[in-house]
Amino acid sequence: MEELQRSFSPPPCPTTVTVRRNPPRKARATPYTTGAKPPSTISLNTHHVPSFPMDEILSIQIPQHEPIKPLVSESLKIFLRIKPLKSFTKVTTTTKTRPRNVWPQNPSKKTNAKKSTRIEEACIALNDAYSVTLTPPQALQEMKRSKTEVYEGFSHVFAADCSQNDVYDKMVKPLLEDFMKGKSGMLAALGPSGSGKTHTVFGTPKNPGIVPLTLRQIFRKSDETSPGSLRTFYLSIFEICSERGKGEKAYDLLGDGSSELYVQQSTIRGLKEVSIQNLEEAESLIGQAMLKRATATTNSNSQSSRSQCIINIRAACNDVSNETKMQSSDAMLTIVDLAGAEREKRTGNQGERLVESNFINNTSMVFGQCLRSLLEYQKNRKKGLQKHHQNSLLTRYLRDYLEGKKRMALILTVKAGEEDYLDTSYLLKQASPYMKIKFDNTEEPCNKRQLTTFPRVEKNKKIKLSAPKTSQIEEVVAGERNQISQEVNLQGKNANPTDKSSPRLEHVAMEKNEREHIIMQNFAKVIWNVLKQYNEKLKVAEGEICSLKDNLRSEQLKSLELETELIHLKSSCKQNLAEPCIPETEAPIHAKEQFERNVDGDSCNLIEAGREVSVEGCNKSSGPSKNVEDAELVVCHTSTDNDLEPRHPINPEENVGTTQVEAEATNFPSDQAIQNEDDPTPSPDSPEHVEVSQDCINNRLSNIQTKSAIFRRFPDSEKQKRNRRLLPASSSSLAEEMGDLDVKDNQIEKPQVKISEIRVQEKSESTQGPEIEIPAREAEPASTKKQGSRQKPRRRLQPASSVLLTREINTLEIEDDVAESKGTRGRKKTTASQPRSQGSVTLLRLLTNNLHI
Ligand SMILES: Nc1ncnc2c1ncn2[C@@H]1O[C@H](COP(=O)(O)OP(=O)(O)OP(=O)(O)O)[C@@H](O)[C@H]1O
Repeated sequence: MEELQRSFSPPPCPTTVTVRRNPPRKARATPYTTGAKPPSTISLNTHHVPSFPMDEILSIQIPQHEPIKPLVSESLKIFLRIKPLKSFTKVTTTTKTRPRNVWPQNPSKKTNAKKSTRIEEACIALNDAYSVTLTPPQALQEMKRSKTEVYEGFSHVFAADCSQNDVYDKMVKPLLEDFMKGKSGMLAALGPSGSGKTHTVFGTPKNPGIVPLTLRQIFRKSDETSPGSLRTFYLSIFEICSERGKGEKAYDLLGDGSSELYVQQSTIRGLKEVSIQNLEEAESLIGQAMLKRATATTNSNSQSSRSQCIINIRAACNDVSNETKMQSSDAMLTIVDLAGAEREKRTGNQGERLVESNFINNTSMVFGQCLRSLLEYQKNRKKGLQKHHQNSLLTRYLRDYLEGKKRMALILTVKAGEEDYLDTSYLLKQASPYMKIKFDNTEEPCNKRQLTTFPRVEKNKKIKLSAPKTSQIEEVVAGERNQISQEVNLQGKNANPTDKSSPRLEHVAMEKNEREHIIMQNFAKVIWNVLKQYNEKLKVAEGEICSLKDNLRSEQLKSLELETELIHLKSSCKQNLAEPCIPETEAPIHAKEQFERNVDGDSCNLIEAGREVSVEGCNKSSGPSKNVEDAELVVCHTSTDNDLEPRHPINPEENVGTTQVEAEATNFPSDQAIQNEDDPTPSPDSPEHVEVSQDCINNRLSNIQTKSAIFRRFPDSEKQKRNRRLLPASSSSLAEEMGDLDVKDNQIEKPQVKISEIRVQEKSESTQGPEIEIPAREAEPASTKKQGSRQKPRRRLQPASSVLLTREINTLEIEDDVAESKGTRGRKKTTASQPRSQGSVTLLRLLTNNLHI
């Protein structure tokens, strides 16, 4: 035992205790870094955690998407075209000296004129297809103001003798191929005035420029592709010029009538887009636009362009049934012919031309600023791209290109003469750095922004894809498939369908894939949105279900409570009904009902009804009781069988009230209470008192039937004994309340009835006072009572005035009796509360004696 105790006893306390404050903290090594084993507690629980389903995840078949194409960064393509030098015809004349006496000869033979053609000295020399050397004029070299410079890195330099077709092949063709694949692109011509921009872009009927050649190529290609032509092309041409130097305005060069366009930020609205079916249509439209374009004669150019001209060729699918598809396949080729920068000294512009010149120079400057800022941005992206494009309508319109988002190419046109050195030098210095501008060639075919900013033909309203019909999407997909199969079949005529190496077939397959991918993507987005909506609805429904469940629970609880209450009531009723019942005690209810029926009747009827109630309700009760018990006890207003008239005036309210009081008073009298009947001062703690004060209060107003049923509990003999009821104070107050309640219920009664109510109240107040002896004259002899118990009680009607008078007298008598019998016993409240004058008392007595009531 001792050993056992020793083993459980704590170790002895050490003599010194060291408390270490702020123990040194060490970084806890993570289990991953240390490779330490996890604690054994964790390892014990791990068998509950399912293992990570790595195999399942790996076994999931991920749909094979098209491999993401690597980003191809391309440099901005800049081409240089040198305008042929001017050829001068020099006329030299040789004059011979003749003797004065010589007859004048033929004037034509007088002078020997010699015509010689002189070629202007060139400042620019072509090194190779990609570089040029710019040599300043002799005068400038001598002044050492400038030196020879080499500009290289061009995508191609077109010599002066190159043809328009060369330009098209080298510069436009690659762009057009991309355009036909659905990629947008832009081409702009830059250069000083008279350098050949318009010549390059539009050309002449003999030497068509880029636009006509492109259109030719387009229609030739579309003819080759299919007779049904897969795409439709639209042409729109507009120009931007200044309005007297105040602002920029856009004019539709293909529009009818008023061709001014509404410009809003980068959007140009109202631009007419003409569908072009063939080359002839296209060429005629181009000719129409050229005629409308603003031109003027300057020193530099006899037909100088005074505006920036923009030509848009849009390709759209022919079998487009909805906007979704159109967006995915539209492409825009934009060709811009800028007005050439002008030097005032050279052009000699004045007035309106000078204003135009300023606008042109300004636009050229902004254009250059945009490209420079793009270059700087690409060098250092932290700087951010400056918003120079906002300074000009043209640059706003071409924003996507000038921000490097879409492919574009520039062609610089220069004049090669010595006198054009400064202009050429300025342009080359400015534009050669642009060659370093890069752009990612990953542009999706024609995004939304492009569609909103670019002109378009009036189309159907956009179809919302928030709730699409599956059938529509299926139609689209089916249409796509048909189109592609048709295309493939057509290609199959020229190429072997099994030969997958055919570039055209590859292209078609790629297009098919792309379209299907986009369609499925949109479809998936739509389904996702629908699912989201359903999910939200489901959540709302769940919330409603929860609230309904709660309500149901609370209702069930309430019903349970009600059921228990009902059971309780039933049990109490059973207890009460177990005792003998008196059928005649239905009288109170009957009286009440009758009273209510007669509320609208005259007062006499009411009084009669009340008396009837009194008689019927109490005909079984015992004879009159005249014993004075206690001042606090209330006298029950019961009448004997022989009472032909009430012992005191009765009005319906009083009657009902007293009957109710009686009913309640007889509600729960226990045997003990009956036994203690002789005891005038019942203990407030007695069971009767408790029962009456609690149950009566709880049930006093609930059901009058219950009261009447309880009233039946007592046989006639008992009731006769109980003609004077001893009630505790609570019961008497309850009786008052009942009386009040009845008064309230019958507030619509006539004034006469109200007066009687007041009387009843006064009466009830008086009954609360000391014990009152019922007047002797109301009491009938016992023999009469017995006789009357067998006879049917007679009803006697009295006028209301007499009733009131009688009551007054009764009151007086009661008061007098009380005063006589009790003397100064105290506790009397009636006399104290309602003192009467000596005169009134005498008057009442006289009346009593004379009237013999
Ligand atoms: N490569 C070229 N071959 C032959 N003629 C040319 C060539 N380039 C320009 N020209 C001629 O030079 C003249 C001026 O050309 P163009 O109008 O195209 O210049 P521009 O740059 O458009 O001038 P502006 O900016 O003032 O409109 C025209 O008559 C045109 O025929």
